[in-house]
Amino acid sequence: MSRHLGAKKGEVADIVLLPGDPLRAKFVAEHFLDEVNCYNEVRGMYGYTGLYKGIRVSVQGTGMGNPSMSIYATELIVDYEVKKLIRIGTCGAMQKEINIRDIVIAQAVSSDSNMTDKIFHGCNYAPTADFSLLMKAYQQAQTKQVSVFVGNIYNSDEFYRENLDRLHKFMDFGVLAVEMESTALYTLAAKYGVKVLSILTVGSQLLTQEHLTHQESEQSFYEMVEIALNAAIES
Ligand SMILES: O=P(O)(O)O[C@H]1O[C@H](CO)[C@@H](O)[C@H]1O
Ligand SMILES: O=c1cc[nH]c(=O)[nH]1
Repeated sequence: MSRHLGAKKGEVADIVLLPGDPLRAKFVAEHFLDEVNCYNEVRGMYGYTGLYKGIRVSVQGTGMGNPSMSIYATELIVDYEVKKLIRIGTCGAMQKEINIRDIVIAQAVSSDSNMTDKIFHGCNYAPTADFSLLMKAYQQAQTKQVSVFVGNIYNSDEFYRENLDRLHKFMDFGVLAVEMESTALYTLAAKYGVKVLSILTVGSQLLTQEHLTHQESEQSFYEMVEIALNAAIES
Protein backbone atom coordinates (compact mmCIF):
# COMPACT_ATOMS: atom_id res chain seq x y z
CA MET A 1 0.00 0.00 0.00
CA SER A 2 1.04 3.60 -0.54
CA ARG A 3 -0.19 6.67 1.37
CA HIS A 4 -3.26 7.16 -0.84
CA LEU A 5 -3.67 3.84 -2.67
CA GLY A 6 -4.75 0.54 -1.15
CA ALA A 7 -3.21 -1.67 -3.85
CA LYS A 8 -0.79 -4.39 -2.84
CA LYS A 9 2.54 -4.68 -4.66
CA GLY A 10 1.95 -6.19 -8.09
CA GLU A 11 -1.74 -5.25 -8.25
CA VAL A 12 -1.13 -2.21 -10.50
CA ALA A 13 -0.11 -2.82 -14.13
CA ASP A 14 2.86 -1.18 -15.92
CA ILE A 15 0.33 0.74 -18.04
CA VAL A 16 -2.16 3.02 -16.25
CA LEU A 17 -4.94 5.14 -17.75
CA LEU A 18 -5.74 8.21 -15.65
CA PRO A 19 -9.17 9.87 -15.75
CA GLY A 20 -9.87 12.76 -13.37
CA ASP A 21 -13.24 11.30 -12.43
CA PRO A 22 -13.04 8.01 -10.48
CA LEU A 23 -16.41 6.99 -11.97
CA ARG A 24 -14.80 7.25 -15.42
CA ALA A 25 -12.26 4.70 -14.15
CA LYS A 26 -15.16 2.40 -13.21
CA PHE A 27 -16.74 2.97 -16.64
CA VAL A 28 -13.48 2.04 -18.40
CA ALA A 29 -13.02 -1.07 -16.26
CA GLU A 30 -16.61 -2.21 -16.91
CA HIS A 31 -16.65 -1.53 -20.66
CA PHE A 32 -13.09 -2.23 -21.86
CA LEU A 33 -11.29 -4.61 -19.49
CA ASP A 34 -11.62 -8.34 -18.80
CA GLU A 35 -10.89 -10.16 -15.51
CA VAL A 36 -11.12 -6.89 -13.56
CA ASN A 37 -9.86 -6.43 -9.99
CA CYS A 38 -10.72 -3.27 -8.05
CA TYR A 39 -7.49 -2.53 -6.13
CA ASN A 40 -8.38 0.86 -4.67
CA GLU A 41 -11.37 2.45 -2.98
CA VAL A 42 -9.43 4.77 -0.65
CA ARG A 43 -11.13 8.22 -0.75
CA GLY A 44 -13.50 6.82 -3.40
CA MET A 45 -10.67 7.25 -5.94
CA TYR A 46 -11.32 3.94 -7.70
CA GLY A 47 -8.49 1.98 -9.29
CA TYR A 48 -8.86 -1.21 -11.33
CA THR A 49 -6.59 -3.66 -13.11
CA GLY A 50 -7.76 -5.94 -15.91
CA LEU A 51 -6.84 -7.26 -19.32
CA TYR A 52 -7.12 -5.41 -22.61
CA LYS A 53 -6.45 -7.67 -25.61
CA GLY A 54 -4.73 -9.98 -23.12
CA ILE A 55 -2.38 -7.28 -21.76
CA ARG A 56 -2.56 -6.04 -18.15
CA VAL A 57 -3.77 -2.46 -17.89
CA SER A 58 -4.88 -0.40 -14.89
CA VAL A 59 -7.17 2.59 -14.75
CA GLN A 60 -6.91 4.97 -11.79
CA GLY A 61 -8.94 8.11 -10.93
CA THR A 62 -6.74 11.11 -10.11
CA GLY A 63 -9.17 13.80 -8.90
CA MET A 64 -9.06 17.35 -10.23
CA GLY A 65 -6.09 19.67 -10.45
CA ASN A 66 -2.31 19.40 -10.36
CA PRO A 67 -1.96 18.75 -6.60
CA SER A 68 -4.28 15.73 -6.68
CA MET A 69 -2.70 14.41 -9.88
CA SER A 70 0.79 14.80 -8.38
CA ILE A 71 -0.11 12.59 -5.41
CA TYR A 72 -1.47 9.73 -7.54
CA ALA A 73 1.16 9.99 -10.28
CA THR A 74 4.02 10.00 -7.74
CA GLU A 75 2.71 6.98 -5.86
CA LEU A 76 1.96 5.04 -9.06
CA ILE A 77 5.49 5.64 -10.35
CA VAL A 78 7.51 5.42 -7.11
CA ASP A 79 5.55 2.81 -5.12
CA TYR A 80 4.06 0.69 -7.93
CA GLU A 81 6.74 1.14 -10.66
CA VAL A 82 4.28 2.16 -13.38
CA LYS A 83 6.03 2.76 -16.72
CA LYS A 84 3.36 4.32 -18.98
CA LEU A 85 0.78 6.85 -17.80
CA ILE A 86 -1.96 8.09 -20.12
CA ARG A 87 -4.39 10.71 -18.92
CA ILE A 88 -7.88 10.31 -20.40
CA GLY A 89 -9.45 13.64 -19.51
CA THR A 90 -11.89 16.28 -20.63
CA CYS A 91 -10.99 19.78 -21.76
CA GLY A 92 -12.40 23.09 -22.90
CA ALA A 93 -11.70 23.94 -26.55
CA MET A 94 -9.89 27.26 -27.11
CA GLN A 95 -9.91 27.44 -30.93
CA LYS A 96 -13.02 27.93 -33.06
CA GLU A 97 -12.36 24.94 -35.34
CA ILE A 98 -12.32 22.53 -32.36
CA ASN A 99 -15.78 21.19 -31.53
CA ILE A 100 -17.48 19.34 -28.70
CA ARG A 101 -16.50 15.62 -28.74
CA ASP A 102 -13.33 16.24 -30.78
CA ILE A 103 -10.09 14.84 -29.40
CA VAL A 104 -7.06 16.87 -28.35
CA ILE A 105 -3.68 15.20 -27.83
CA ALA A 106 -1.31 17.26 -25.69
CA GLN A 107 2.11 17.50 -27.33
CA ALA A 108 3.20 20.19 -24.86
CA VAL A 109 1.71 21.96 -21.86
CA SER A 110 1.62 25.68 -21.09
CA SER A 111 0.40 26.62 -17.64
CA ASP A 112 -0.52 29.23 -15.04
CA SER A 113 0.40 26.75 -12.31
CA ASN A 114 3.55 27.34 -10.26
CA MET A 115 4.18 23.57 -10.04
CA THR A 116 7.31 23.64 -12.17
CA ASP A 117 8.62 26.82 -10.54
CA LYS A 118 8.90 24.90 -7.27
CA ILE A 119 11.41 22.65 -9.07
CA PHE A 120 13.09 24.99 -11.57
CA HIS A 121 13.16 28.21 -9.51
CA GLY A 122 12.22 30.90 -12.03
CA CYS A 123 13.30 29.10 -15.21
CA ASN A 124 10.63 27.88 -17.64
CA TYR A 125 10.41 24.12 -18.10
CA ALA A 126 8.35 22.88 -21.09
CA PRO A 127 6.51 19.66 -20.13
CA THR A 128 6.18 17.45 -23.24
CA ALA A 129 4.58 14.14 -24.21
CA ASP A 130 6.40 10.90 -24.94
CA PHE A 131 6.84 10.83 -28.72
CA SER A 132 6.15 7.11 -29.24
CA LEU A 133 2.88 7.28 -27.29
CA LEU A 134 1.92 10.48 -29.10
CA MET A 135 2.61 9.01 -32.53
CA LYS A 136 0.67 5.79 -31.78
CA ALA A 137 -2.26 7.74 -30.34
CA TYR A 138 -2.39 9.97 -33.42
CA GLN A 139 -2.28 6.94 -35.73
CA GLN A 140 -5.07 5.29 -33.73
CA ALA A 141 -7.20 8.45 -33.86
CA GLN A 142 -6.87 8.57 -37.63
CA THR A 143 -8.53 5.16 -37.92
CA LYS A 144 -11.67 6.55 -36.24
CA GLN A 145 -14.53 8.85 -37.22
CA VAL A 146 -13.28 11.58 -34.92
CA SER A 147 -11.50 14.89 -35.42
CA VAL A 148 -8.15 14.95 -33.67
CA PHE A 149 -5.94 17.96 -32.87
CA VAL A 150 -2.34 17.67 -31.65
CA GLY A 151 -0.46 20.57 -30.08
CA ASN A 152 0.05 22.83 -27.10
CA ILE A 153 -2.57 22.80 -24.34
CA TYR A 154 -3.17 25.17 -21.44
CA ASN A 155 -3.03 23.74 -17.93
CA SER A 156 -4.68 25.84 -15.26
CA ASP A 157 -5.09 25.85 -11.49
CA GLU A 158 -8.48 27.53 -12.03
CA PHE A 159 -11.75 26.20 -13.43
CA TYR A 160 -13.78 29.31 -12.51
CA ARG A 161 -11.99 32.55 -13.40
CA GLU A 162 -12.43 36.27 -12.74
CA ASN A 163 -12.29 36.81 -16.51
CA LEU A 164 -11.00 35.15 -19.70
CA ASP A 165 -8.16 37.63 -20.43
CA ARG A 166 -5.33 35.18 -19.80
CA LEU A 167 -7.06 32.42 -21.79
CA HIS A 168 -7.44 34.80 -24.75
CA LYS A 169 -3.69 35.45 -24.75
CA PHE A 170 -3.01 31.71 -25.00
CA MET A 171 -5.71 31.37 -27.70
CA ASP A 172 -3.89 34.05 -29.71
CA PHE A 173 -0.74 31.90 -29.51
CA GLY A 174 -2.53 28.84 -30.93
CA VAL A 175 -3.07 26.87 -27.74
CA LEU A 176 -5.76 24.24 -28.34
CA ALA A 177 -7.60 23.54 -25.11
CA VAL A 178 -7.61 23.95 -21.33
CA GLU A 179 -7.48 21.33 -18.57
CA MET A 180 -6.08 21.04 -15.05
CA GLU A 181 -3.67 18.09 -14.53
CA SER A 182 -1.12 17.69 -17.32
CA THR A 183 1.62 19.99 -15.98
CA ALA A 184 1.99 17.83 -12.88
CA LEU A 185 1.69 14.60 -14.83
CA TYR A 186 4.18 15.45 -17.59
CA THR A 187 6.71 16.99 -15.19
CA LEU A 188 6.67 14.02 -12.83
CA ALA A 189 6.97 11.59 -15.75
CA ALA A 190 10.08 13.47 -16.89
CA LYS A 191 11.52 13.47 -13.37
CA TYR A 192 11.15 9.70 -13.05
CA GLY A 193 11.90 8.78 -16.69
CA VAL A 194 8.56 7.15 -17.59
CA LYS A 195 6.33 7.55 -20.64
CA VAL A 196 3.40 9.96 -20.55
CA LEU A 197 0.58 11.33 -22.70
CA SER A 198 -2.66 13.26 -22.16
CA ILE A 199 -5.57 12.54 -24.48
CA LEU A 200 -8.56 14.79 -23.95
CA THR A 201 -12.17 14.75 -25.15
CA VAL A 202 -13.63 18.21 -25.68
CA GLY A 203 -16.45 18.64 -23.17
CA SER A 204 -16.90 22.38 -23.59
CA GLN A 205 -16.20 25.04 -26.21
CA LEU A 206 -15.05 28.21 -24.48
CA LEU A 207 -15.70 30.48 -27.46
CA THR A 208 -19.31 29.37 -28.01
CA GLN A 209 -20.06 28.42 -24.37
CA GLU A 210 -21.49 25.02 -25.49
CA HIS A 211 -20.90 22.11 -23.16
CA LEU A 212 -21.80 18.45 -22.79
CA THR A 213 -23.86 17.23 -19.87
CA HIS A 214 -22.21 14.72 -17.57
CA GLN A 215 -24.14 11.87 -19.22
CA GLU A 216 -23.34 13.04 -22.76
CA SER A 217 -19.64 13.24 -21.85
CA GLU A 218 -19.65 9.62 -20.77
CA GLN A 219 -20.97 8.49 -24.15
CA SER A 220 -18.24 10.34 -26.02
CA PHE A 221 -15.40 8.67 -24.11
CA TYR A 222 -15.34 5.47 -26.18
CA GLU A 223 -13.01 6.74 -28.91
CA MET A 224 -10.62 8.38 -26.44
CA VAL A 225 -10.34 5.24 -24.32
CA GLU A 226 -9.78 2.98 -27.34
CA ILE A 227 -7.12 5.35 -28.66
CA ALA A 228 -5.39 5.38 -25.26
CA LEU A 229 -5.51 1.62 -24.75
CA ASN A 230 -4.24 0.75 -28.22
CA ALA A 231 -1.49 3.39 -28.11
CA ALA A 232 -0.37 2.09 -24.72
CA ILE A 233 -0.10 -1.56 -25.72
CA GLU A 234 1.56 -0.78 -29.09
CA SER A 235 4.19 1.80 -28.03
O1 LIG B 1 -12.52 15.33 -16.83
P1 LIG B 1 -11.23 15.45 -16.06
O2 LIG B 1 -10.28 14.37 -16.37
O3 LIG B 1 -11.46 15.60 -14.56
O4 LIG B 1 -10.55 16.83 -16.58
C1 LIG B 1 -11.12 18.13 -16.58
O5 LIG B 1 -12.34 18.23 -15.88
C2 LIG B 1 -12.14 18.81 -14.57
C3 LIG B 1 -12.93 20.09 -14.48
O6 LIG B 1 -14.29 19.88 -14.71
C4 LIG B 1 -10.65 19.04 -14.43
O7 LIG B 1 -10.09 17.96 -13.76
C5 LIG B 1 -10.22 19.14 -15.88
O8 LIG B 1 -8.86 18.90 -16.12
O1 LIG C 1 -10.30 22.49 -17.12
C1 LIG C 1 -11.27 22.59 -17.85
C2 LIG C 1 -11.91 21.46 -18.40
C3 LIG C 1 -12.98 21.65 -19.20
N1 LIG C 1 -13.43 22.90 -19.44
C4 LIG C 1 -12.84 23.98 -18.92
O2 LIG C 1 -13.27 25.10 -19.13
N2 LIG C 1 -11.77 23.80 -18.13
